[in-house]
Amino acid sequence: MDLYFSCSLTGGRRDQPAYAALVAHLQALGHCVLTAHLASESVAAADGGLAPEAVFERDTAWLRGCDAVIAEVSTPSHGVGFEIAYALERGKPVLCLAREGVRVSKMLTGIRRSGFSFQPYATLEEALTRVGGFLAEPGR
Ligand SMILES: O=c1[nH]c(=O)n([C@H]2C[C@H](O)[C@@H](COP(=O)(O)O)O2)cc1CO
Repeated sequence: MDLYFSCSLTGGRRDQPAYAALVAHLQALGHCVLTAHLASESVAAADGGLAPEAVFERDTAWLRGCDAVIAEVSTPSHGVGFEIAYALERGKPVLCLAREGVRVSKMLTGIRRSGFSFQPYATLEEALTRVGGFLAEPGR
């Protein structure tokens, strides 16, 4: 599948190790992660130094073309919130993952739409298992 992985950049990089593990797992399963660069350890590599307009046009085109979105939402991010809404309005399946115990906006935890799933995880292994379940039935 062509997957859009969404995670915080400007919002903060505290959860970067989890982003890297998730992207590596998706790629090991044989999926194409359109936004794999976002998991890079260096913010410069993740951001790529593009102009804002170029980022917006590229990322919205990827969101329109992808098969599903996987968002790590433990660190609040304007961009991630926007991407989730943009994908949902276009009928894309969306999985939101968050570390257990972090506070997440009710604008995410309150979504009740088919194809949308919000799932807390206690360990990285649990997050990877949840990804597997989502990808087995992305439209559920
Ligand atoms: O340089 C960028 N490249 C890029 O692709 N994004 C997208 C992808 C991420 O899923 C999301 C992160 O948003 P934010 O920067 O507000 O945390 O926005 C965001 C930026 C910087 O805002």
